[in-house]
Amino acid sequence: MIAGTLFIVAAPSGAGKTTLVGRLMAEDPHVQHSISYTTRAPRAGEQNGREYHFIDVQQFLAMRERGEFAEWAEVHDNFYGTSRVWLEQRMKEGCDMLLEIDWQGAQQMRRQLPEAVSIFILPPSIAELERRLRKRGSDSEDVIARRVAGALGEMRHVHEFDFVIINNDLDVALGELKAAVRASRLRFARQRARHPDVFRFLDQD
Ligand SMILES: Nc1ncnc2c1ncn2[C@@H]1O[C@H](COP(=O)(O)OP(=O)(O)OP(=O)(O)O)[C@@H](O)[C@H]1O
Ligand SMILES: Nc1nc2c(ncn2[C@@H]2O[C@H](COP(=O)(O)O)[C@@H](O)[C@H]2O)c(=O)[nH]1
Repeated sequence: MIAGTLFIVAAPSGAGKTTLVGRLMAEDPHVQHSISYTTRAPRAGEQNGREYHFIDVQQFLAMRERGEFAEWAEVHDNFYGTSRVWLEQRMKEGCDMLLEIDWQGAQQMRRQLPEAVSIFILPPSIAELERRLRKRGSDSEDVIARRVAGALGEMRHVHEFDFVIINNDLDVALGELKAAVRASRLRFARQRARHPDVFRFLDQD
C-alpha cells in the first residue's frame, strides 16, 4: 500500500519555484525532494547529487532507453528526467515526494498517477520574470532570452494544474504553497481511508 503523496511543482524558469520549494522543505520534514538527472552544465555553486545528477547526453539517452525515467523532457535545449526506481522506492516507504519539473513531465506523471497533486507557480509578470533571471546571475543573456521567450508557452498549460500560485510576495506565496500541501494531505487521508483500492499505481512491482 502506497502511503505517500506525490506533489508536482512546475513554473516557467525564474518564477521562483526552487526558492519556494526550498523554503517549504526547510519547514516540512515530511516532504522529500526528488533530485533530477540533467544534461545541463552545473551552475556556479551547484553540486552533483545535490541540485541535480549531472550526466552527459549519451548517459541520459541510455537511461531513457532502459526506461529508467518516470518522466523526462527536453527543456530549454537540455534533457531532464526523474528516476523511476528512486521515486517508487520512496513512495513505497510512505514518503510524500515533490517533483520540481516542467509541464511536459507533469503531464506524463498525471497519466501514471492521476492522484498526484500539481501546483503551478506564476510570476507576477513577464518583465518581473526576466528581472529575476537576471538578478539570479546564473545564466548568460542568450539563455535568459530563450527562457523568457518560452515562458508564455509554458504558462498556457496553467489550467492543467490543481493549484495556481502567483509568486509576487514570497511569504504570501509560501503560505499558499503550504496551504495547498496541507489541504491535499487531508483530502488524501480521507480518500485513502474510504477507497484503498484506488491507490494502485506505485503498488505494482
Ligand atoms: N517572490 C519573489 N520576489 C522576488 N524575487 C524572487 C521571488 N521568488 C524568487 N525570487 C528570486 O528570483 C530568482 C529566480 O528564482 P528561482 O531560482 O527559485 O526560480 P525557478 O523558478 O526555480 O527557476 P529555474 O526553473 O530556472 O530553476 C532568484 O534569484 C530568487 O531569489
Ligand atoms: N520534465 C522535467 N523537467 C525538469 C526536471 N528537472 C528540472 N526540470 C525543469 O527544467 C527547467 C529548467 O531547470 P533549470 O534548473 O535548468 O533552471 C525548469 O522548468 C525545471 O522545472 C525533471 O526531472 N523533469
